[in-house]
Order: sequence, then structure tokens, then C-alpha cells
Amino acid sequence: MPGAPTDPRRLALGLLANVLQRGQPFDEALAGSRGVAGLEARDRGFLRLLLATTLRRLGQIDAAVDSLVQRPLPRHPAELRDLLRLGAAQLLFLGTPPHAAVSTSLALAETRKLRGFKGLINALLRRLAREGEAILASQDAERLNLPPWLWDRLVAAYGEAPTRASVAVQLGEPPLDLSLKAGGEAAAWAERLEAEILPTGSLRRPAAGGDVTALPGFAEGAWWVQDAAAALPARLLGPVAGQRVADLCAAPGGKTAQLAAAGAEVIAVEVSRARLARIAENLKRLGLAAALVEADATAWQPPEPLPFVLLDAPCSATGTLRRHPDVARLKSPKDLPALTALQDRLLERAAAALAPGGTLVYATCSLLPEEGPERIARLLGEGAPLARRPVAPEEVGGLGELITAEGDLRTLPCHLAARGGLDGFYACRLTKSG
Ligand SMILES: C[S@@+](CC[C@H](N)C(=O)[O-])C[C@H]1O[C@@H](n2cnc3c(N)ncnc32)[C@H](O)[C@@H]1O
Repeated sequence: MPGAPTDPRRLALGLLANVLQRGQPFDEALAGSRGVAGLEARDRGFLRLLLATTLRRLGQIDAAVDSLVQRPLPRHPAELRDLLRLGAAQLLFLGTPPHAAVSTSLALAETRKLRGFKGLINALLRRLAREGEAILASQDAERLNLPPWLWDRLVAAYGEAPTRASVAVQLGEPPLDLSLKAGGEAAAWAERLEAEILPTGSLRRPAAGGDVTALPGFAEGAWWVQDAAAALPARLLGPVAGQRVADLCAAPGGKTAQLAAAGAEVIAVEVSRARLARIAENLKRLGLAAALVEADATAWQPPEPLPFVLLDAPCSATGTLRRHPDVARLKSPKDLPALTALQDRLLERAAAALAPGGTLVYATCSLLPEEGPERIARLLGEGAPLARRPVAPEEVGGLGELITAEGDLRTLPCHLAARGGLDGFYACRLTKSG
């Protein structure tokens, strides 16, 4: 019932405030809500899509609403702006019939401190229903939906056309990518899962959403969810069967699973106990094993130097905006110095854990050069006994466009755009001298 505590739109209003007003990450807000857990699958799917769309299209939505008012909207109560955002997302992007979007928004206003604004809400949403198409046609969607600081940095790094194409991909719902435990069975699983096989080997189903646990092969642990780009860095270590590999910053364990499935003896190091438990849970379902170590990887040392180290460092996550649309709103340039300092400390430790002749792969899901090649330049510039070993196109499904002039992996959301795009990832492979 509209406005009832179990109404997905009402829950969405509270959750949007948690993200935008209180800075809570989108996934955490959804996972921590008892109301959401109690919803039927269909309502839960709608709520997730409504919130994700509102966050992805926030710039366009706010500009559309602002274009209809003579004077700026009152800043208080903050729920007024949020309620209009949810109504606008339904009208402009989700194809909700106007009468339903307007009447449910008004019912919601009735249950909040918004009764006095019902006339304004009604008038604005009705105008959006009538004029929305023309307003959208006049907007620069890519620019409006990315914070200016991020737009400027991406244009400086990649040029305007790839930035535009990448933002366009990130405005959509992501496909569902799966990594198979037994890579040799790809064709049979692709048929069972109604998925396509990407050049890089991942299986892709057209759109995420729905219950992944109900898909064939989930219960028996035949695959795990992992974006096709996220599946590439671990492969750059090369053959690891029977070898000891440290996976630093390992949760939730997508790369640990890849390495264990390839026959490596994996030591998965993760600082968060709760997230380490998720690795254990995921490995159990997959029937895979790894040594799990709860430790700060800036201080962890292996009992003896290792032939392989993978460091998937914490970062701004700007390459994963379509999965984590809150990132564009919650991260700011102010977060970068602490992140890059942590990446430097982790890289130094990772290099120290490596035996002479050993291979280190450094990866982040960031689009920012500060968190990618600039960290490697700093490490090498300080005289670390490491040398780049360039990535070859055959290692990434023959997709030469994913490799930089220096020989690093750099996926952009616009790569493979016609097939749904990729998350943005960076990876560099280094060998220790000696
Ligand atoms: C980008 S995620 C890793 C994703 C993971 N490699 C995968 O493929 O599933 C970063 C992880 O690093 C962990 N982390 C952050 N700082 C850390 C530290 N100092 N030592 C170890 N883990 C850390 C975070 O808790 C988070 O789980």
C-alpha cells in the first residue's frame, strides 16, 4: 500500500537519505535494512532499481526539477528534494505511468513532514510527466551525471570521447558476469545459463537483477559473480598451479577463488574479520580452499618470500560506478591522498613479500591515474628492485585496446560497449630482479 512501512517507495526515501544525507554506501544501506529484507522479490527488485537509477541519474534529475521552479527549492526538509528525485526517476527513466508516479509520491508526502508541500509536489511531477521528454532531450546526460571534478580528471586522462562513452555505459544497469570454476566447460554452462562467452572467457547474462542464487550451478558452486574486467588481473600472474600465491586485500574473494580454481596454494589476507568470513562462505560454496589470514597487509609478512603476489588495493572504486552508483556522490578528491598513501604502503609490503624472480600484480578498480600508473611510477622511481613485464593481447582475450603503451592493463567502461561494457580496472605486472 502506498505510504505503508512496507511500501518500497517509502523504504527508498529513507535509504536515499541514508546514502545522500548520511554518506552510507548504497550496498550497505540496502543490506542493513530490515524493511528491504522483508519485501517480496519483485518489490525488492523495483526498490533496488529505483534507488540505483536515482543515484546514477541524480545530476539530470536535479537539473530537470530545478528547470521547472522559479525560485530554488527549500533546502528543508531534505526529504522534499529526495521525494521529488524518486518521483522524477520513475517518470523520466523507469517508465512508471504518470498517474502512478504522482499518486504514490503524494501518498508518501502524506506520511512525512511534507503535507504542506503536496501542491508543489503535484504540480512539479505533473509538469515533469508532460515536459520530461523535451527536458531530457536538451540535457547533456554524461556531463550532468558525473561530478565535475571526476569528469575533468577522466577527460584529462582518456580524452572526451572515451569519457563520454564510458559514462554512457555506467548510466545503465550492469550485465551479470560469471567466472566458471572449470573454464573448460564454458560452452555447456553458457547454454544452461543463457549466457554469452566473452572474448576474455567470462560468461555474460544480459542484465543483472533477479535472484542469482536461483540460477543453475549456484548451489553446486560451478561459478561465482565477477565482472569480466575484475577477472583479468589474477590471470596476469600466469600459470600458478601448485604455487604459493598471496592474495592481499582479498575479500569478498573473487580473485582468491580464481587462483584456488587454477590450482594455486592461496594465502588470502584481509583486514576485515566480517569480510574474511565472506571469503570463507564463498569458498565453501565453491568447494575451493585457501589459507585465510586476518591481517593488515601493510604489516603482514609471509613466513618465506613468495613466487607470486596479487595486490587488489582499496581505491576510489570509480571504475565500478554502474554497480556502485553512490561512489560518484560519496567520493571526492579529498579522499584520494589517504587512498594513494595506503596504496603506496601496500605496494611496498607486497614487493617485500616477493622472492627474487617472483611476479607481483597490482590492481585497482579505479579510473584515476593517481591510483594506477602513478603509484607504479612512484614505486619504480624510488628504486624498488622490480621491472614491468608488459601484458600481451593474448592474455586478455586478444583485446589489444585494453593494454596501455607501457604494457599495463587498463579497462574502461566503454570497452566492449556493444556487448554491455566492462568495469574500469587497472593492473600492472612487475617482476622482482635477482
Ligand atoms: C577492492 S577490495 C578487494 C576485492 C577482492 N580482491 C576480490 O577480488 O574479491 C579491497 C579489500 O581490501 C580490504 N583492505 C583494506 N585495507 C586493507 C589492509 N590494510 N589490509 C588488508 N586488507 C585491506 C578491504 O576490507 C576490502 O575487502
